[in-house]
Amino acid sequence: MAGLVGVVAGALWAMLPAYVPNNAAVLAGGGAPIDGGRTWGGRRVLGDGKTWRGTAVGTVAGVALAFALNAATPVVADTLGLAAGVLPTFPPLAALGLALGAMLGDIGASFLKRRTGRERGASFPGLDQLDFVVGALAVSLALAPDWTLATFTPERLLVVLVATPVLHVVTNVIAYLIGAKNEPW
Ligand SMILES: CC(C)=CCC/C(C)=C/CC/C(C)=C/CC/C(C)=C/COC[C@@H](COP(=O)(O)O)OC/C=C(\C)CC/C=C(\C)CC/C=C(\C)CCC=C(C)C
Ligand SMILES: Nc1ccn([C@@H]2O[C@H](COP(=O)(O)OP(=O)(O)OP(=O)(O)O)[C@@H](O)[C@H]2O)c(=O)n1
Ligand SMILES: [Mg+2]
Repeated sequence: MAGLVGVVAGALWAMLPAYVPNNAAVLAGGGAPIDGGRTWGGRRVLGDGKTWRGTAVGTVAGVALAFALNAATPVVADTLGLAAGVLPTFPPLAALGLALGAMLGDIGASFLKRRTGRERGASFPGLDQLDFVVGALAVSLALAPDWTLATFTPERLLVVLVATPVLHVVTNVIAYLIGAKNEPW
């Protein structure tokens, strides 16, 4: 049981710098779209929902959170009764990879949504819930391969793949209820 708690805590802790960029982008988004209004095949390349400001603020928020988590690790581990090493710490390149990768995964999903005829804000079940996970892990793997392979063990990856869609649904409903998003997904 203690082992399961450690795996779940370690997996969610490792993903926090990839989770928070999306929340920050929603709160800070707006302004110039990344695609500059350009179209491809009669549809926007990305759409107005992917902006420079949202992407930049989201990335900075994720990196800043990773550094804050590094400082907080001993206190949180002690409070939760977790052994040293259960909660990972983030080297700078891993922090950047998770945060920037989460944003790029979300942007890649918008590109795919436009290519498949979905307007801005339309849902794409499955892709919406995991786009930023795939992006975060891919860019983290590219920038900090040893850390990524050591941190995202098969057990933690399983927790991430199961827990993230649940967290995504819950946070998006919260965002809709507080008026931060126009759609609850
Ligand atoms: C415990 C459960 C089941 C749920 C708790 C989730 C919760 C209360 C989160 C609050 C997050 C928050 C700051 C919401 C504010 C509203 C807002 C602006 C939401 C915008 O969300 C956008 C959405 C992305 O949308 P998109 O894909 O359409 O672009 O965000 C996706 C975010 C996530 C999938 C992750 C969100 C979860 C967290 C930030 C926190 C999760 C924390 C833990 C599970 C605790 C970890 C702690 C330890 C010790 C391991
Ligand atoms: N890189 C990003 C990601 C998000 N946002 C902001 O966060 C909101 C919600 O994000 P998301 O749900 O990912 O975008 P959608 O508007 O649903 O657009 P899409 O259909 O392309 O996903 C966006 O409308 C936008 O205001 C942003 O500015 N820049
Ligand atoms: Mg969306």
